Amino acid sequence: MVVFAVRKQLLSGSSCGACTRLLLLLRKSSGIHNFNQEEITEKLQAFPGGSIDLLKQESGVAVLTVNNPSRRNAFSGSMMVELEQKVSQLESWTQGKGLIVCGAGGTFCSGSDLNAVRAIANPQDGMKMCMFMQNTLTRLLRLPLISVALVEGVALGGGAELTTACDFRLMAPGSLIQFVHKHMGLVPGWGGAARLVRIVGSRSALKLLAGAVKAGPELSLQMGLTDGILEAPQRPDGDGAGSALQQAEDWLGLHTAGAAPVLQAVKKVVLAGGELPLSEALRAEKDVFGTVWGGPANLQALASKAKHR
Ligand SMILES: CCCC(=O)SCCNC(=O)CCNC(=O)[C@H](O)C(C)(C)COP(=O)(O)OP(=O)(O)OC[C@H]1O[C@@H](n2cnc3c(N)ncnc32)[C@H](O)[C@@H]1OP(=O)(O)O
Repeated sequence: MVVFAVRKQLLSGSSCGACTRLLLLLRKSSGIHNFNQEEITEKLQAFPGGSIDLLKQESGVAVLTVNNPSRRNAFSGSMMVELEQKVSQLESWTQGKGLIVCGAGGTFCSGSDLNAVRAIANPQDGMKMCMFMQNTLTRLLRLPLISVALVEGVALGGGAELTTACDFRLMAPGSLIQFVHKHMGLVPGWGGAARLVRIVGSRSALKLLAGAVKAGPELSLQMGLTDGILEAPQRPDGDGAGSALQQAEDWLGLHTAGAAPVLQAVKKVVLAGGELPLSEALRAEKDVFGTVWGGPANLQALASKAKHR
C-alpha cells in the first residue's frame, strides 16, 4: 500500500492519461499512517504560539519560516498544524521549483515546545503527535520541489529531524545540528532516524544519535549531513558574503534554473528511485517522462538546437 501511496504522491499534479488512470486506481492516502487527523489537530491546537510562515516567490522558490523566536522556534501544537497546512499549499503549487526551510531570528528550531510535550506526555497523545508529524514531514520531503534546510544557530531534537525532511542542508558558521533525543530519554519520532540513516548511513547515524553529537558545520560536512557551509554574512565594513538567506537562495538557484514542470519531474524521478522497488521506480519514471516529453520546455530546446558544451 505504501508503494502505491508513494506513486500517487509522485505523480500528483500531472495531467497525462496514464497518470490520471493511475491516480484513480491509487486512491489511498499519501501519508504513512492512517489515523483520526481531526482529533489530533484539535488536540494540537490547544497548544498555541508562534507560526509557520510561507512566502511563495515569483522566482519559483518559496521560503518556509519556523517562527517562534521567543522559544528559539520551538514547535508549538498550532505550529505543527500550520506546517501541515503549508505543506498542503506547496503540494498544489504548480509554479514551484524550490523551497528553503529556515527559522526566524537567526536560529533554526529547538524542537518540540517542551511545554506542549509535558502536557501530552501520555503514550496515546505522544503516538498521535508522532504519526501526525511523520505524515507531515514525509509529505514535505516528497514535495515536487528541491528543498534545502538553512541552519543558523541550533537545530535541536525535532528541529534536527526537520532538517532531514529536506533534500539538502546548508549550515551557517557557528551553527549546529544535534539530535538531543537521548538526553530527553527519547529517540527521534518524526521520521528523523529513518531519514538520517538514508542521508549519512547507519554507522554515522548511530554515532549522531547514540552520542547526541553536537554536529557543527565542519563535522556535518565530513559526515555528509550538510551539503555546504555558508560564509559569514557581510560586516558593516563591507567584508563577507550576503545574508544567510541570500546565500541559500544563490546556492539553490544553481539547482532550480529551468522550467518548473521539468524541475518537478526531476524531483519526482529521484524520489521514485530512492523510495520504490526498481520495477515500480521504472514505471513511475516512465509515467513522469511522459509528462515532459514533447512538452513546452522540450519543444523549445529542440527548436533552439541546444548545444551542451
Ligand atoms: C520528537 C521531538 C523531540 C524534541 O524535539 S524534544 C525537545 C528538544 N529540545 C530541547 O530540549 C531544547 C531545550 N532548550 C535549550 O537547550 C536551549 O534553550 C537552546 C535551544 C539551546 C537555546 O539556548 P539559549 O540561546 O541560551 O536560550 P534560552 O535557553 O534562554 O531559551 C530562550 C527561551 O526559549 C525557551 N525554549 C528554548 N527551547 C525551547 C523548547 N524546545 N520548548 C519550549 N521553550 C523553549 C527557553 O525556555 C527560554 O524561555 P524563557 O526566556 O526562559 O521564558
